[in-house]
Amino acid sequence: MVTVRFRPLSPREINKGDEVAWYADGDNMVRNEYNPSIAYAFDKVFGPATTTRRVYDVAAQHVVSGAMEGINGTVFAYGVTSSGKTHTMHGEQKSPGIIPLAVKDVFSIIQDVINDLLDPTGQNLRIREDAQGTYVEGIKEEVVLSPAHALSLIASGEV
Ligand SMILES: Nc1ncnc2c1ncn2[C@@H]1O[C@H](COP(=O)(O)OP(=O)(O)OP(=O)(O)O)[C@@H](O)[C@H]1O
Repeated sequence: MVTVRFRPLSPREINKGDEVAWYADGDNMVRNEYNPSIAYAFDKVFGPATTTRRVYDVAAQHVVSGAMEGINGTVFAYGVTSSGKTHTMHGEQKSPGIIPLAVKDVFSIIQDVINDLLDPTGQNLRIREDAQGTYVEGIKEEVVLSPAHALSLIASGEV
């Protein structure tokens, strides 16, 4: 997914009389102010009023949740100097960037309570790691012998 984020003109740029040369035309287009026939399409274009939270939700959250399910992913910012890469990725206390938002998200996923659906006494189980890999401590495991057996176990877990 390739997105574009416009930042607002800074007070210094406004004082200098700088003008906006490219603008967000709808959700997917970047258009030239001086020659409107020049336009480029992207998966998503964020205008200057967009919050970093919104950029995260649209452009990064699915990469983070995918990573938690084992799908490799990368989020990176690319742009000229002062275009807003640090503001977007790192942010500040009052407007945290994609990196702190992702870290928080990962921990909120990890801190979900795990209850064993096959054994009602298995509540709030812990995720552990050993040389064999990651496992849930104390979880009930069943060997399935047929598709019907697997489906009946899934059904019993849904009760
Ligand atoms: N969306 C935004 N809203 C308000 N201010 C912004 C926004 N994006 C960037 N800024 C401000 O614009 C200035 C430049 O942004 P930033 O430092 O993030 O750019 P950069 O791409 O990381 O630059 P460099 O490549 O030089 O490190 C900063 O003062 C930043 O706070």
